[in-house]
Amino acid sequence: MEIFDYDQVQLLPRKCRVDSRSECDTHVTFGPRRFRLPVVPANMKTVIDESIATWLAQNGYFYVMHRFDLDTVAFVADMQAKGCFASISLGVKAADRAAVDTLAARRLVPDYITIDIAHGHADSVRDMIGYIKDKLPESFVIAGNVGTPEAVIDLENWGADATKVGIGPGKVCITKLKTGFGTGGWQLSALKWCARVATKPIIADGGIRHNGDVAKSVRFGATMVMIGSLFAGHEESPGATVEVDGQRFKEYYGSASDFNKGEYRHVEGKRILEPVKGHLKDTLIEMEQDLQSSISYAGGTALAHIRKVNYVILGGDNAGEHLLM
Ligand SMILES: NC(=O)C1=CN([C@@H]2O[C@H](COP(=O)(O)OP(=O)(O)OC[C@H]3O[C@@H](n4cnc5c(N)ncnc54)[C@H](OP(=O)(O)O)[C@@H]3O)[C@@H](O)[C@H]2O)C=CC1
Ligand SMILES: Nc1nc2c(ncn2[C@@H]2O[C@H](COP(=O)(O)O)[C@@H](O)[C@H]2O)c(=O)[nH]1
Repeated sequence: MEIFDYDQVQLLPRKCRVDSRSECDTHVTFGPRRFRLPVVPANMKTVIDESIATWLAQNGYFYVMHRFDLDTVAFVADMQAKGCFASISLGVKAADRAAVDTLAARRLVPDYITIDIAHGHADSVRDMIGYIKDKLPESFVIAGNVGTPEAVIDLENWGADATKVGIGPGKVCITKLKTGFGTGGWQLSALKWCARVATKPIIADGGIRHNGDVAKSVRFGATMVMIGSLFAGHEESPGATVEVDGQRFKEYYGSASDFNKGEYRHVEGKRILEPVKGHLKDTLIEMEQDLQSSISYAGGTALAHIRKVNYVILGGDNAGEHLLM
């Protein structure tokens, strides 16, 4: 099996088919809706809040609200009252099942529900998928996180409509160091491995450091790409602002960090400072433009054309050219 990560892969261009990159379409259909980009800010407290969720929904982008210190039922009611789609996260505990009960009783049907726990290949996730499918059958259920083909197959068989792949590649993740497990350092090839068996969409989650990594994720099988650090550190980001030597930063911390948990127990995340980098809308526009360029280099006009390009792996034992014959 080939092992590689984002920085070891380069995609190979094909003859251009457009006169302008504006002809390249970055839209993606994910579940019941179509979005401007195959990119979603991570469901983390320092990345998204209700105001960002509303802006994303109103401007044609996918979002997943986080599930920490939040009244999820009120969030769904608020979003739907504003005419926006509702996309929430849940865990697998009694309180999460109670939220499903309340949503069902009040006929508040989220468009998307992401079951998001650290080790998503678990009976608790199987049971939660079943619980949601029973009480809120119209919701599109995303389940994770996982990092192997067996896990993707199980989650799909248990009823998940999409899976989220990535154990430990995140910028504020310390799972690899604390446990010795995960896809940190080889997330892109783990994605490729999982996508080979997937029959439903995959969200590639974590490890994106440059806009070009979005195209690489699509090439290796992602329908959607979840990003934390590149979206943290905007003027609108919910993390606290910290000034160091006259430069402004926003805090970005892991959902399994003591900063998020409020206690030092089973900590698998850390806190860092991201330099403040302007407004979220400008980052999204630049991502769209860069992805339009990626599509043009793929010799295509739509995201699907990126899936067909050849690639090279730079350096190391797996180095070589990979041609689609
Ligand atoms: N993508 C990634 O690499 C990782 C992401 N995270 C993120 O951190 C957040 C918190 O995650 P999490 O701690 O799972 O959420 P919760 O604290 O809600 O825990 C969910 C449930 O899963 C159990 N659990 C958690 N980890 C394991 C494990 N390794 N083995 C068996 N059971 C487990 C917990 O029990 P108990 O705590 O008693 O074990 C609890 O019952 C999530 O948003 C998650 O996505 C966290 C770590 C890695
Ligand atoms: N191992 C951990 N992973 C975490 C934690 N909090 C979030 N995450 C994951 O990271 C990605 C974002 O990655 P990035 O490279 O884009 O910054 C996020 O979507 C989660 O899957 C954590 O505490 N520990």
